[in-house]
Amino acid sequence: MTTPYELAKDAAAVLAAKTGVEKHDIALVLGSGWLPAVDALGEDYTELATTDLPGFSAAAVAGHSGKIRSIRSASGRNLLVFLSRTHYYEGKGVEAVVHPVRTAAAAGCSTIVLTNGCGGLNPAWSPGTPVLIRDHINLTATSPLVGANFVDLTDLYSARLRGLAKSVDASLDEGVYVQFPGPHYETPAEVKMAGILGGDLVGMSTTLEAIAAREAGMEILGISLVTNLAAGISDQPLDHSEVLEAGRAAAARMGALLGDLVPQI
Ligand SMILES: O=P(O)(O)O[C@@H]1C[C@H](O)[C@@H](CO)O1
Ligand SMILES: Nc1nc2[nH]cnc2c(=O)[nH]1
Repeated sequence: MTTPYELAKDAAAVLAAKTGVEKHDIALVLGSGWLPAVDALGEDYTELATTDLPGFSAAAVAGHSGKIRSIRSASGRNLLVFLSRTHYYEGKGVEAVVHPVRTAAAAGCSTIVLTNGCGGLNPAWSPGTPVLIRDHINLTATSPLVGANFVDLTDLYSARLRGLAKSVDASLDEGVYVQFPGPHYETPAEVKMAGILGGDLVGMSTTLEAIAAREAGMEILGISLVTNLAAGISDQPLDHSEVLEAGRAAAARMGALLGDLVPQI
């Protein structure tokens, strides 16, 4: 029986063979609404289909491309960019959700940038506002870790990297990201509960990936793109097409943020 860690090593070996890059340095996961920003990361790249690598599945959510890019950045670093993620609500298991993270670690990445599209609880964060993740609340009731694997999660979202991000864009706010299992959006009462718990952002990804990244010893930066006001904060109904539209509208700003930030990591 292949363990998730062995499968990640296998995927990293195929990645190296297909890209000719023995060691990658920084991984990025582009969530809903972030895809249009990918070109800001560099034009010198090799692109693969996720299904070219062991353990990956095809994209199952609009706005996720099913592609992986190995980018040689202008500053000479090797970026491993997942233009797609597997969500816990797709029912493929938590191992599938964190496989890209474990593959990135096995490929040599010491840093990972996790991005997502989410709902905002703060009315001042209009759609298109990026928010740095200071901490998270995992409401999925699960973990990618099994057994007596007591991983510490203090400073999970690197204060150093958040400081770097703010040096690139001083207007960036921070917030606590709450992962719901999904795929349904929250009720207004659930959004209110998330706020009472200390949450500022509601989404359906990222926290499980961050836990796996910490287990692998990676330094983590999380950035949410507020694509909509969370349910009940405004009286507007929620729709994934609105999430993707907000991403398209924010593409230039998200591209500039990643393009300026990544070379400094
Ligand atoms: O991959 P992310 O978390 O950015 O995608 C969010 C959460 C759901 O997958 C989708 C709902 O609109 O957007
Ligand atoms: N859970 C959740 N995920 C989102 N992704 C984009 N918007 C939302 C939202 O309002 N809630």
